[in-house]
Amino acid sequence: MNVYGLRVALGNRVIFDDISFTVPRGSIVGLLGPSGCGKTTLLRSVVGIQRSTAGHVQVLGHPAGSPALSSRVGYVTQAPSVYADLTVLENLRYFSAALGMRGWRREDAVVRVVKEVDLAEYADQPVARLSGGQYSRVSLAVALLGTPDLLVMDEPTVGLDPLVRRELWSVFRRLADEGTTLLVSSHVMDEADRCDRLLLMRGGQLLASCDRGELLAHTGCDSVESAFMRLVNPSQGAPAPARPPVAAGLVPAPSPSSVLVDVPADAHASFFAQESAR
Ligand SMILES: Nc1ncnc2c1ncn2[C@@H]1O[C@H](COP(=O)(O)OP(=O)(O)OP(=O)(O)O)[C@@H](O)[C@H]1O
Repeated sequence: MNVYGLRVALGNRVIFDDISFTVPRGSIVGLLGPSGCGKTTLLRSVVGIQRSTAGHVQVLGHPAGSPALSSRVGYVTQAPSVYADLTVLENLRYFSAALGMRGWRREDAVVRVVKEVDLAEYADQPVARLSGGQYSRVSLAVALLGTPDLLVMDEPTVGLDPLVRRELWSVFRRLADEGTTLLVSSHVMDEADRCDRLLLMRGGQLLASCDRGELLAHTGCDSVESAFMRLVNPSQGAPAPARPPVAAGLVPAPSPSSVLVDVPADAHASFFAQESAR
């Protein structure tokens, strides 16, 4: 997946401008940043439901939102998207029918996703009676019905206790190991440790798009949280970067100097060529 030069304005307010990054297939990419920085707007752009004023988003070789992507991209929104008065199975049967599934194919999909999110023992429970973590897993199961290649999740662990968060992350890891690409937003920095790659955002600006290890090496910090603070305010607290961005194989964006983005300078020219090679 490639995003190049993306700009979104809502009303007369620019939410972000000139955002570029790449998401490799089969990885877990964490989109991290404080509340209000633009994470949901960016995820909506990737899913193809957010109008942009400039730039491109290519997903699995197609422009974001293309009909060809309808069953290949799953989206778990922040707000609950399942019916509380229906059981887990009833919800899954309803949403699989909405996806156009019929007969044995539909039942197969329902049974598969119930297993994938470990909800078999709650299958006949009304969703309203489930815990927060189980509720989140029902939303995840709905998004998995179409066997998506890319799963986009907006703060799927918000409000959950640490044990339940850990369980959900093990489901995410299993999906990635099976080849699904996951783009997961969070404002909890410690969730960064569970991701293969990170997109760090603040105030509509992409501060970093790189591996966790690259981020720590570049900033000379021992946690993503302190690395984030270092990028936000380079003159405070943390030691000087361990090595310059160029030595780390990273191309710094022009401003501010702390930005760490690995989109090549000729990304625009090679944008479609790169995507078609994926
Ligand atoms: N329809 C709108 N019109 C104008 N501004 C908006 C609109 N919707 C969202 N915003 C603003 O856009 C900014 C980014 O919002 P967004 O929901 O993308 O942030 P976020 O990082 O996902 O936040 P959170 O973590 O709280 O969900 C916020 O400052 C928000 O107030």
